[in-house]
Amino acid sequence: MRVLASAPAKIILFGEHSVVYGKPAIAAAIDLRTYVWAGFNDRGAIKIEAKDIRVPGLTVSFSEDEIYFESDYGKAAEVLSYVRQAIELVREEADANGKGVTVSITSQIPVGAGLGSSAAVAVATIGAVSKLLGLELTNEEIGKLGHKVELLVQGASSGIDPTVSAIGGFIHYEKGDFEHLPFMELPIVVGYTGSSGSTKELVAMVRRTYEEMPEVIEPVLVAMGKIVEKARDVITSDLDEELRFTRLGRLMNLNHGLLDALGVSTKKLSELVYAARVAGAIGAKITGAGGGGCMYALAPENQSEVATAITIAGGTPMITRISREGLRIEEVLP
Ligand SMILES: Nc1ncnc2c1ncn2[C@@H]1O[C@H](COP(=O)(O)OP(=O)(O)O)[C@@H](O)[C@H]1O
Ligand SMILES: C[C@@](O)(CCOP(=O)(O)O)CC(=O)O
Ligand SMILES: [Mg+2]
Repeated sequence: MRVLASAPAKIILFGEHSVVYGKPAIAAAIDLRTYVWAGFNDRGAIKIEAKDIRVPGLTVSFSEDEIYFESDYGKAAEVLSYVRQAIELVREEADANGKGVTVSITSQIPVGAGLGSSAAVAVATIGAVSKLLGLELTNEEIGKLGHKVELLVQGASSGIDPTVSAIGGFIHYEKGDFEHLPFMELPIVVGYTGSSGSTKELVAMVRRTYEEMPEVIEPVLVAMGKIVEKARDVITSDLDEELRFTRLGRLMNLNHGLLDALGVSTKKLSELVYAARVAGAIGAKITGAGGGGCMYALAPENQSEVATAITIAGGTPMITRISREGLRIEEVLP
């Protein structure tokens, strides 16, 4: 038997980092996906084929569909840890610890770019392997297991990424609870700096700053939480669209300033943010952990001008759509 599952990337519209401290956040699944095939092997082993993962410093080569890591084993093991933990967790849940499982991954999501590639690969792996092992899990339960995987690998995780990747759509999230927000088409442009940041390291860096001066950082996190609640009020209000976007844009700019204050922006990220604003975006901010990766801009009137400005500033623009669908079982072969 073989199973193919897929799970989407996400953007965090408001509240990254502060969400790790129990504050609320708003996120949406987007139309880039990670695909995972799962099947059995008779060696009792976990075998992972990560066909197109591109991680700086990791050299890989291919032969007859198999992947070999040419750099040190430690680096390869670290890169594949989300997938390995996901498989181990499902094998435990299914009481199938010695069962040989092979997964093969292809992904459209840039890695370490703030678009939740770690959550998508964990959720798609859990989806495919749980189906293979005959476990009946809801997408919500799979999101919770994805959160466990992120906690095991990163040491800290709010769970928002695996939740939105598993259930899809547009959500408000707080301490493990989520609520779907009314679906709206968002005229956004994502700008990719081309460099990556490790969520594990950025979350740890913010934690160190917090521990060094909690009396300074706590109010910043509280303000971020308040921005999210204001944004939710605006999204669910009956204000006309123009006013809603104007208010959301202002809240995005505030949120970006506070993320910058936490130290998770980079020169390139800030350049893309300012380039987008100058080209007419009504709001622009980092999305995800930062340290490289992506920003997004809200540009109802001028998406293509903003995309051009991002290109001129040295980034790669992506015009994405919100994905209503989360985890999907694509195919089951006998
Ligand atoms: N296609 C993939 N195959 C295997 N592992 C992946 C894949 N995509 C992402 N990952 C894992 O997720 C890590 C990146 O996660 P993270 O630092 O949270 O950044 P982000 O989630 O923003 O992309 C990678 O280093 C790797 O361990
Ligand atoms: C920084 C954080 O808020 C989001 C991280 O997202 P990403 O891995 O950069 O896509 C961490 C978390 O919520 O667990
Ligand atoms: Mg991640």
